[in-house]
Amino acid sequence: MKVLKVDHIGIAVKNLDETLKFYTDALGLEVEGTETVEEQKVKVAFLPVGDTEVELLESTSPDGPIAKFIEKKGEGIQHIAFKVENIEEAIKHMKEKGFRMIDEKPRYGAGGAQIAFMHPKSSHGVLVELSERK
Ligand SMILES: C[C@@H](C(=O)O)C(=O)SCCNC(=O)CCNC(=O)[C@H](O)C(C)(C)COP(=O)(O)OP(=O)(O)OC[C@H]1O[C@@H](n2cnc3c(N)ncnc32)[C@H](O)[C@@H]1OP(=O)(O)O
Ligand SMILES: [Co+2]
Repeated sequence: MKVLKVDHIGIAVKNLDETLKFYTDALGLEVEGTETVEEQKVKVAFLPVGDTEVELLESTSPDGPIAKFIEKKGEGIQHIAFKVENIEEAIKHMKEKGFRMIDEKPRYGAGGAQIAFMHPKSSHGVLVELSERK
């Protein structure tokens, strides 16, 4: 399996519009697109930075993973996403090596990516998203 780049850094925020003031007005980044991903109970905004992106995530439900993360840890970096060449192969590779996948099958990711999360207990405290995007 091959990691091609850091696809994006996922940041949990309470309020997307409030947060954008910092990322656009102060940092000068631009919003490439926004999308609601029902399956993950999130509304996301993508802001490209060079060859990678910042993904801002606001929860659409109090029982979603982003709402739970903010409740326990507060706003901040929630995951890092690595772009892989082949998601099925990457999942198989991780399982064979004994690493714990949250998703054993690819799920829908923003922009039509195919994604799979690894358990942070298995990846030394970091929630890792594997992502294949054409
Ligand atoms: C739209 C899409 C895209 O890019 O296309 C996205 O990114 S969606 C992004 C949002 N979606 C997701 O995050 C989906 C995958 N996430 C999940 O399934 C969940 O959030 C888990 C990661 C399994 C955590 O679930 P839950 O909060 O119920 O479990 P928990 O609180 O018992 O956590 C178990 C242990 O993991 C730790 N833990 C929880 N969330 C963590 C995180 N983000 N980073 C690092 N560690 C984390 C907790 O502190 C705890 O450790 P201790 O036991 O030491 O206290
Ligand atoms: Co993500």
